[in-house]
Amino acid sequence: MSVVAADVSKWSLRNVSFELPPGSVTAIVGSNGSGKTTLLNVLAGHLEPESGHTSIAGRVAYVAQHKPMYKSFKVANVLQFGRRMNEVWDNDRAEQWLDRYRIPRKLQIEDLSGGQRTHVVLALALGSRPDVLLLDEPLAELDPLARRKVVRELLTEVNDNGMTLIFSTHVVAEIGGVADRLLLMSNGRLLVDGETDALLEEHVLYTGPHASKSPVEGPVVLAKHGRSQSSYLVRSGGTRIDEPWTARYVTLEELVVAHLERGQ
Ligand SMILES: Nc1ncnc2c1ncn2[C@@H]1O[C@H](COP(=O)(O)OP(=O)(O)OP(=O)(O)O)[C@@H](O)[C@H]1O
Repeated sequence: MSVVAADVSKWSLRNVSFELPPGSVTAIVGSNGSGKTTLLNVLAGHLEPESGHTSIAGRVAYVAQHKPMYKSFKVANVLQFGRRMNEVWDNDRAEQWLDRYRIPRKLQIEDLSGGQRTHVVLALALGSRPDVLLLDEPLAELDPLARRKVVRELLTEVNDNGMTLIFSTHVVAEIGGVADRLLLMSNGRLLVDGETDALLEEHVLYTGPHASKSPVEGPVVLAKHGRSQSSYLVRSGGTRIDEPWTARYVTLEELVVAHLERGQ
């Protein structure tokens, strides 16, 4: 069963097609201009796809990259706005989020720091009790401690309320232990779509003597050759190999970089 399904083209998005299960946490990763924001805007219904369709079951909340809010509003006004604009509104949930990060209600949005503004939009989004929460680079303006705390709190929302979370980032370190699914994009194309753990088990790096051919069967993601050594990153799933070749699993960062290098 999927809660989010998409098969869309728009500007530079080319036939991006995937389905996500309810309660999943998906990271959309890709280089600058790869289409992450466009995809989130299409999913949120802010942009019409040129072709294809999307479907999302339930209520959607979207926190856009630049966190648009009325600058002259006080924080308290933002919550009132949320109450008026949303059919379903959980004020306690929004207030709790603001309390947690000690956001003064009397300050105007323009007087808040970038990180404080992030907390206000997250409170607004969570107050609407979304089934699906879309976040475009949500952690960009937060300090490292706040990042960890926000990620932990968002995962609690996922676990406790069955919310489905989709967030974009180009910082791969933000995904480890957080995202159970990965959508990797380059130049508007979806290069990789899968469960993070399964992807890590499938990708094996073989290193050995200079060789013009991979030592194992399976699709080669990236081959590199030095003067006397070759390495092949293969989506094969096995680490058995004859000497002098060695095999090891790769990190998520290595996996992402290899696919991006290949997709250039
Ligand atoms: N209104 C538009 N008309 C035409 N092309 C657009 C429009 N908006 C964005 N694009 C193009 O779509 C591509 C993807 O942009 P998008 O903002 O989705 O990338 P991104 O992956 O979010 O990048 P970043 O990581 O830099 O935020 C870019 O090449 C961009 O120039």
